[in-house]
Amino acid sequence: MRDGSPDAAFTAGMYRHGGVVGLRASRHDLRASIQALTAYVRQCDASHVFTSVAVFFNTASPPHRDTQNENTPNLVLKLSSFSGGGLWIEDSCGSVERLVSGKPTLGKILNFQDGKLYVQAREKWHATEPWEGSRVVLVAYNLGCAAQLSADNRTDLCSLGFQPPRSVGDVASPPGDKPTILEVFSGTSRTAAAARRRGLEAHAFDHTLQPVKDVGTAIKSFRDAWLSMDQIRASMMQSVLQMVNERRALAAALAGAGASLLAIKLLLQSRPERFRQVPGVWLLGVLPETCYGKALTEKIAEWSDKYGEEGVFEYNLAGWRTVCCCSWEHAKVVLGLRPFKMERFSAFANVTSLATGSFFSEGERWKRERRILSPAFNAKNVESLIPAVQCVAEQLLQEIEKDVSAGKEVDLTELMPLYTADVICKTGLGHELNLLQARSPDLIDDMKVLADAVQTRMFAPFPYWKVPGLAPWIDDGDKMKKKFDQRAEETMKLANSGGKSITEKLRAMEGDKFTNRELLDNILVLLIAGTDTTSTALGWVFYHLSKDQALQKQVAEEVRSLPEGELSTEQMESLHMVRAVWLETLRTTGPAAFLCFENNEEFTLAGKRQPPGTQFTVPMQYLMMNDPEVKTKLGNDLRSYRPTRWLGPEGIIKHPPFDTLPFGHGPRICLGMRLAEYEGLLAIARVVQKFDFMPYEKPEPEKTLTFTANNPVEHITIRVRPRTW
Ligand code: HEM
Repeated sequence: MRDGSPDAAFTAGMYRHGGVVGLRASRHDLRASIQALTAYVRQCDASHVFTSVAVFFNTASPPHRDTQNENTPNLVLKLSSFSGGGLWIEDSCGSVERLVSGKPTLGKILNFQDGKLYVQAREKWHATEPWEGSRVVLVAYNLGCAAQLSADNRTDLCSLGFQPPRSVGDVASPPGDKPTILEVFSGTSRTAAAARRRGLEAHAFDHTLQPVKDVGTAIKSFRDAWLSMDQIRASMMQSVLQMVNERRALAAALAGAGASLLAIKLLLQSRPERFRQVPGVWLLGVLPETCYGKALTEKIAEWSDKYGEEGVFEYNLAGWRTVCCCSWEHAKVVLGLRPFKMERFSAFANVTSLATGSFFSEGERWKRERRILSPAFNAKNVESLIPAVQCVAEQLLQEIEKDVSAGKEVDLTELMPLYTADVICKTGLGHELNLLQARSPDLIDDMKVLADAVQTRMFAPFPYWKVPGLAPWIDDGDKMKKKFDQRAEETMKLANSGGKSITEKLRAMEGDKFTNRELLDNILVLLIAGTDTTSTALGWVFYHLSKDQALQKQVAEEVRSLPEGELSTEQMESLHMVRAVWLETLRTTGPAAFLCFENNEEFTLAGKRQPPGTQFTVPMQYLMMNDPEVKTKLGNDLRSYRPTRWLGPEGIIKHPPFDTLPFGHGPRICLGMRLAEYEGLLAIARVVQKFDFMPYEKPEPEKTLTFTANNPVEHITIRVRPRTW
């Protein structure tokens, strides 16, 4: 298949012509290429069952069904960059009509999410949607009758990397109860020997280290490979392979240290009572299926659907056994142990040199910080911050006005973080940085660098930042932390809020109060916790309002006669439609889709003993969109975006604790919740009062996970015009 050809395809693996089955001849000449394709499929979905792959270049398939297939879904993976190009699939509840054999048929559009989509190709009519750009896709599918292959062909199919149904091939079994130990660069292989003495399966590998030829290049290549958390999966494999192939002594030592630590960790883990497990690959578990970023929110939802019928299941993420409570029944047990018996995920301890302060603290230290900070966020004090927030909201309106006058689409993904960062600087530090006016993304970009460094250190296989001089090669965290401290000190000196800002109040406190260092650390936490979160939520609010014009009209009617000037919190509370939209957006695309914890005492969950040091995930978004208890309060259609579910005859029905679950639960619930709600509701009310968002006709933006969840991969940009009544 040549690049540029208008319509071409390449197929490999099993074929079936009527009752005749066999393997395609391409396996003889193109073995390595086929293995690369199948490896990519397994990397994207380790549990996908497939006997064949096809690569399509600019192929528009008319409506058809793949009747030769088994009853398992086809996985379609994007191999090139193009827009549109999803699949139409028949669905009697859908709203998109296509002609199937000349007959109008209802269906819906399946778009690529994180570069992939699944389709039930045997039962449902489906067809390619139009696209822009070069559309190259890889389809991994499962043909029926795979059991009819000869024994040799079955073995060959598996050795090419296909994953036929279980009974057909000798596919690697999913990890069982016993951990398997891999000791890489093992020297005298003591770890493996100790593991075997404990009755575990263990393998040791070693190779001779060559003298260091170019240490600088070695570190740099390691650093480059590490930098993007989005590519952690690829980076880990590449780094290890590169190290082994090129025999770079330092890099090899780093990988060896990491792998040995992982092995020791597995060895020392006490034996828990297990829940149903997500199948994963040897040692790394589900890591190849996801990267700690992009796909994790969706993966958790997918696994919850597939393995969570008991309301709890578990997965191994690179050596961390993680128990996911996908039902409120079990999630509330875990949340009920907070804050002292259930702490944040212990990997947070890796980042204390970059980020400390209330969000990252535990135990007595957290208790003291929360006690000092809490009064600054009580109802009275948030009321006193209203003039500052109003002032920033005015600036937001002016910036939108500028774009509208210039005939440009409004880029909400650009503007909203500038709005929320300006709010935190003005309310927190008492001085505005005017980021909105300057359209300056510097602070936001710096925060991303810091958040990246935090994530890199959290999941690093060994504490590289403790090795003198090594950290700056791998991340820019320390540099950024210094820059933030300097910026905060300078801004605080310029404070002109007349004592109303959070830092001025904290400084004026009597009795036990923060030292200057603690103050700086906690200000940084407010910036990190308060910027991306509220801005992500606001971006989705305006997306929904422009998607659903009738909803926007209802909101507009509600805010139409709002007076000029400051709006009190009671005035905001009376805006029921605005609040319903805010609650519904946080429920479906909130910035905190899940939280990770770790217990420090043994306890029993769903009748099973959980030893200390177990990781737990509470997927708030999944619970809010699926849980039976949530359904009894918010309706059965939890997967739809329907703000009116929050409305009753008297106004908003809160349905505690679900109205605040996107902010966490219990004593550690988000400290900035009141401020976030005020600035969020105010932005919605004022912007809709003044501007009309035109219908959004592009595909729904894909979502990723940075420090927060549901961040749109591509900016949400919308055409806006002044509102006329
Ligand atoms: C829509 C906006 C926001 C959402 C959805 C959100 C959500 C959350 C969540 C889920 C937590 C973790 C709770 C837990 O561990 O149980 C949290 C903690 C926190 N948030 Fe927010 N947040 C938002 C905005 C803000 C803002 C504007 C600020 C600051 C002004 C802020 C400051 C904090 C702090 C300091 C913590 C740590 C609390 C502690 O551990 O004691 N957040 N937030």
